[in-house]
Order: sequence, then structure tokens, then C-alpha cells
Amino acid sequence: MLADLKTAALVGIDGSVDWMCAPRFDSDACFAALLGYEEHGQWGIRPTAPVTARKQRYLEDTVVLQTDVVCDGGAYRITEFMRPELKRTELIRIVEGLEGRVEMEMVLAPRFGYGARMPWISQEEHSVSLVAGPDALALRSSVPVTAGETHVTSLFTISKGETQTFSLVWYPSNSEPPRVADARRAQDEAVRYWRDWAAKCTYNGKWKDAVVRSLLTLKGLTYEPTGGVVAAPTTSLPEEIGGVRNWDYRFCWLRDATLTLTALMIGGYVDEAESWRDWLMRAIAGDPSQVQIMYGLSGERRLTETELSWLPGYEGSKPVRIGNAASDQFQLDVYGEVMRCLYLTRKMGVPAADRSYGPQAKALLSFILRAWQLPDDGIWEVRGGRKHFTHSQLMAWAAVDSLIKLAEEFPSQEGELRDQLGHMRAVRERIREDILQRGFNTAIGAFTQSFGSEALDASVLLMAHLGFLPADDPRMLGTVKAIEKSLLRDGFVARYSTNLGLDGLPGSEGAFLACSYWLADNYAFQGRIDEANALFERLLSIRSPLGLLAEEYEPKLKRQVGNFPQGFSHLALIYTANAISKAEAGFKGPQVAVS
Ligand SMILES: OC[C@H]1O[C@H](O[C@H]2O[C@H](CO)[C@@H](O)[C@H](O)[C@H]2O)[C@H](O)[C@@H](O)[C@@H]1O
Repeated sequence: MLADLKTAALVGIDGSVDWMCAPRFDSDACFAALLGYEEHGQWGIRPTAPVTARKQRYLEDTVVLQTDVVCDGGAYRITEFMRPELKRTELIRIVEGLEGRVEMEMVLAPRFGYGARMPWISQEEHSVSLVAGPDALALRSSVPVTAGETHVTSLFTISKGETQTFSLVWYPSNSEPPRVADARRAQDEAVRYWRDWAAKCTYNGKWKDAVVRSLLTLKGLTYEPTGGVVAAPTTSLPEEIGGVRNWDYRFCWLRDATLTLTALMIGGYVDEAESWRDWLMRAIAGDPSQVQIMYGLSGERRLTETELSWLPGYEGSKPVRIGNAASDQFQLDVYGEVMRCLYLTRKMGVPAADRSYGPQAKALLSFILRAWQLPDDGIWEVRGGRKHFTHSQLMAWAAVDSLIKLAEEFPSQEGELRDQLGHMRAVRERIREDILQRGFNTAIGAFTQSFGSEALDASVLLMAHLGFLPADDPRMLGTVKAIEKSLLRDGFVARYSTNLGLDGLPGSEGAFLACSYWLADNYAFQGRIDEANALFERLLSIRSPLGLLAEEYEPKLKRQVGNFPQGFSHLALIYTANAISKAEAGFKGPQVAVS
């Protein structure tokens, strides 16, 4: 992934940019070969001779990618990056000769509208422009290029010590193409930007490299103009290869982003936390019954789901969807996420907002006090009908619990809530009793997926994180044991069993990485340090060579599946690294970086 805090691009080890939406994460893709073939848009820079070795890495503490390629005749390096410090989207690729002399081919073939629209290509004095409807790209390069009807191409050679540069910038087609800076200067600026940001990380445990990579990835999923955080920069990377579980993640989920906040807190990133808190409160402003579970990058509400029939899908996994019908779902847990966000940001020292969020919190409270007993669609956004999910009830409890803590610990700012304290405490106790009575199945000795059910669900592992029960409570020990017995897949945790018909979808899916981290957290909280370490190391070992994680892992195929890179997995990694470090230092129970 390359990122510029407005959008991202995915580059293959073969030198091809196969995915990029511009100018925002949720814009139409202009390179969509990831979900189809070359004809759906890509930008390749490759040798004409066969490749014998390739090695890819990020420059330390940056999102600047470097790929070394050895081929017949010599070796070269491509350094590529986007520009986080700019308002526009610009992708720069610098080719450097390392050995001998290599003949290279550059082929630029964007197809706007997710691979559907061929641009008009015209050669101008210093650049080539590619225009279709509202979108335009301009390519500038240090080597001569040929603008054909369908592609821009260049054949050039690179010898040891030589450098050639290419920069591609998106601009609105009704304006002039922007001027671009010197590529090396741009590289220095991008490197400095990411390194300055990474240097602020306050986690200093034994997994610092992995934590910093995950933090940089989460930062790369941030849409800086508004502070929104996308779940992933991709759509429709399948949860089952060849299957239909293909969803669009280029939106801001209240759940994912609030959990991201906890991860940023662990890393010490207060500005980002403040920015997310304010984004969140703007997005959900209004009637609490109309709070959505996800929004567009600027808080847009209409995220209509459609299928793109012309795209064959990743390795034939159809349909390719854009938009997300889960945006219309009722998921009780998001109220808990919002309240936790309000509480945790205050707790970590984020200053109170200019306008008090007290009245909004009070309105949300009154909604949750009315709605907590309603069935909902649950954390996994299942499409198989509403239930009383145990995790949803847990988060209703967390919503009230967070507001009680806000009122107790920050009485001067959140005074509006104080007169409700008695009532809130009574409701918190009622929800708790309900969960303990109806969410715990005494026959199997575990909390189950929904009230009265026998099915297991890894989301209840979060009970200890939220302080609902101590991790060594016999009911938590029983739950962990039952999950180990029924949901472990070759050492990784499935979120639930897909063969019980819960999600209303055909087929199956991989193990869910965040749930696997949550199991490791429970081990750490319970003092089972060796097991926590072993599971965490296993999870580190399946990251991509660049340290990136998708949403899921398919142990049978030994490959990651689902959208990529996925914030949920990276934020869970950060939390677990911290939880194990804390447990090793002698802390008992859940610890986030708030004192
Ligand atoms: O599995 C079915 C659902 O999958 C997606 O939701 C998942 O991703 C969300 C974003 O990371 C996460 O918040 C949620 O807990 C996951 O289940 C998809 O967005 C849904 O439309 C789909 O029903």
C-alpha cells in the first residue's frame, strides 16, 4: 500500500499499480486490475527480460516502498510513494540502475469508472494527459513516452548509476494539470513526513517494529481533510476465494474507527484521537435513532450498494460491490463505541471540544435506555435477521458504563449527565444481569452468540477488555475454553461457525484475525503469557512481507483473504502487543494506555 491521507494505491511485487481510487478513497477506481485484468486499468514498470529475484520493503518508518529487481542483464530499484503532505493525489515512481544495463517498459493504462471508461489521451508539451468525464491524470516523466489511443508507453534502458522518474497526478478535468515537484525532493519530503509521525510513537515494547508498521497503516487509512478513518482502501477482496462474501470497506465504521482510537492511544497519538472524536460527533449529529453504523469520509449517509457487472472479481470472486447495504442496519454496539470514544478521549487527555458534547451524550443516553432491549444485526453485520446478540448487549452495557464514568470522573464538563447517575447505574445493572442470565449457557459453560443460543461467537471475548468481567472469572475461563474447542482453525480463531446459517450467505470464510488477537489478549489478561506470546508470534508470521494484514486468514490455503490492508486487524495487533507487554511487566487484566 502507498498512501497520501486522501486515498491509497496498491502495488504488486511485479511493478504494477493495480488499484487506485482518486481523489478520495471512495472515488471511482482508475486502476482496477486487482478486481479483473490489465484491461481494467493498471500502471506497470517492468523489465523486458525475465526476472530472477525481487525484494520489497518499506523505507524504515515510512510508507515509501522500495523494490529491488534482478533480471537478465542487470538489476534496478523502484522507489515509489504518494505525497501525504500535499492536498492533491500524486504518485511518484523513481527507477534507479543498480547493476549492468536493463531494458525497461512502462505502460500506463488507466480505465476510469472502475475499469469501465477509456480516457482520451493527449500528448502535451511537457506531459501526457488522460481525461474521462470529471477525472484527469497527467503523467510527467524524465524519459520520452508515446501516447497511443489506449495506452501511454515507454521503452527505456536503465544502467548502473542512472535514475529515471515518473509522476502521475490526479486533477479535475476542468482545470489545468498541476505542476509537479522534483521527484527526489518529493521523496525526501514524504520520508520526513512519515518518519516525523512514526517518531512520536510512545510504545517501546519488544514488538516496536510491528506496532509502528500497524500504526503507519492506520494513519494511511485516514482521510485527513475530515479526520475520517476507512476500514480498508479496497472493495470486494473476497473472504472466500471464488465466493460471494465481497464487500466495500472504503467507508468509516464507527466501530472500527473507535477501536482504532484505542490503538492510537496506545501509540500516544492524541491529535488523531481528537480529530476522530470530532469527526464522529459531527457525523452522528441529530436524532440518535438515526445514527448510522458507517458513513462516507465526510459523514455522507447514502452508501447505496451496487454490483459492478463488468468486473470479474479478484480471482473470479463475484460480485464486485460498491457501497454497502450494512449502512442501513441497526447495530446496537455502535452506541457503545460512541460513548467509549467520548470517555476514552477525555481519559487520555484530549481537551474537551469547543462545544460541549454533554447534550448530545444525554440524547444518546436517552435513546439507549429505550433501545437496549431491541434485537439488532450485530457486530458481524449479518444478513440473516436480527437477534439479541450477546456482544450487542455487552456494548449497550458499555455505553451506559462509559457515560457513568464520564459523569463521575469529569463532573465539571459533563455535568448534564450527573443528574442521571442513579438511573444510569440501575440500568447498567439490569443489562448486566440480563447478559449473565440469558447470554451465558450453563450447559456448555460459555457465553454464546445470542441469548438462548448454543452457538459460539468470538466477539464475547471482548468482555474482559471492557471490564464487564475479570478475565479469570470462571465464566470467562469457560468461554475461552469453548472457543478454543469450537472456533480454532489451525491455531487461528473463526468469528463464528458459518455452517449454522447465521449470516444468510452461501459459502464460508477464513479465520478472523481480530478475533485471533482477542484470544491472545485473554491469555495475557489471564496470565497465560506463553500461550499469548505463541499466538501473537503466529499472527505476526502470517503478515505480508511488508507487515500488512487483511481482514482474515485462510489456514487451508495459507493465505490472507478479505479486504487489504484492514484497519480492524492492525488495531488488534497493536492492542495485543501492548497487552502482552503489560502482562509481562506484571499488570493483571486489560490495560489500555489510559491511567
Ligand atoms: O461478513 C458480512 C459483513 O462483512 C462486512 O463487515 C465486516 O467488516 C466491517 C468493517 O471492517 C466490520 O465492522 C464488521 O464487523 C465486519 O463483519 C461488510 O461490511 C458487511 O456488509 C457484511 O454484511
